[in-house]
Amino acid sequence: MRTTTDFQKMKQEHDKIVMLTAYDFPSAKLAEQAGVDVILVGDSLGMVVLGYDSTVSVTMEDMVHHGKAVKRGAIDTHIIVDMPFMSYHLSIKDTLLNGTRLIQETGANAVKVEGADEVVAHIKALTRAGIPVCAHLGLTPQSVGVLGGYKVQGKSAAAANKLIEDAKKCEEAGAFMLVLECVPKQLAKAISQSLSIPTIGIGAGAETDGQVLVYHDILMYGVERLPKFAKQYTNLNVEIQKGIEHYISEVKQKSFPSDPHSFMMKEEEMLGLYGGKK
Ligand SMILES: Nc1nc(=O)c2c([nH]1)NC[C@@H]1CN(c3ccc(C(=O)N[C@@H](CCC(=O)O)C(=O)O)cc3)CN21
Ligand SMILES: CC(C)C(=O)C(=O)O
Ligand SMILES: [Mg+2]
Repeated sequence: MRTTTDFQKMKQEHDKIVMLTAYDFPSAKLAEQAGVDVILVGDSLGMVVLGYDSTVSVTMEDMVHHGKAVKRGAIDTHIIVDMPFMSYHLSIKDTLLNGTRLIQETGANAVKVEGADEVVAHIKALTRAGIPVCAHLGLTPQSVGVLGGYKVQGKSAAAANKLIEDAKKCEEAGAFMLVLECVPKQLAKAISQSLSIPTIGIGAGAETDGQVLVYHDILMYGVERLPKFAKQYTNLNVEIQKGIEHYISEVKQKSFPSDPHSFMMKEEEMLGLYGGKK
């Protein structure tokens, strides 16, 4: 299992960190078997697994429930769990209690929080208390209402400079890693060069220290359209649809279940069926 210091070393050695989300036992097991460096139990589960139209509806209970399943499927992989909407804003005490629940109840290694500004103090408190924190800047989906949609962030020089300052504050507060979502590639490069902690990009170009994408997006699994930054590596929608339709047609045509999928009674036992009368 990789540690926070291993990720630091990977940045120094230009060994790209590959992160993938996972939300349950099978996705975690397959991600671990394929060899991802780190699994993110993203609150994107609210959208791709639970069917909400944003991540704002996701609760601590949801994250604990899915986090536990992921850990059971990937006991040897570094796991980061997203702290959900409003679980790290009310007070430092609430943040520490929620961070503790995510780590203790799921067995995950670290938590992730979105934003800088008021959140920086919470990153510091969690880290001081022994909970590793991954920061997340740029497009922060839990603020979709304030941002006015899922839009690229840091496009102007002023917005870019603010993001560079925010990134430095997250590092100074103790974050061990930083996710950069939907920012121009030049900005992601500048931030990656000015920090000593690794950056993980999603819609941030090729010059971050690592990459993250959503499980269901790379596999085209249950999602209909992909964000511009995501890439489809296979199409499970097609395979799953085909499989289910084949099952339906075989049952309807009475070709399934056939004998190889049935249980048999021995001939002599058959003679005793209905008390020997037939
Ligand atoms: N399936 C999925 N994949 C994700 O990457 C993802 C989620 N869900 N849910 C949580 C957040 C929301 N994310 C999103 C969702 C949509 C766009 C999007 O459509 N962006 C536009 C760019 C808009 C612009 O030009 O400013 C795009 O065309 O990609 C971006 C990030 C990323 N996360
Ligand atoms: C897209 C990644 C970075 C995330 O936060 C999530 O999956 O929830
Ligand atoms: Mg998230």
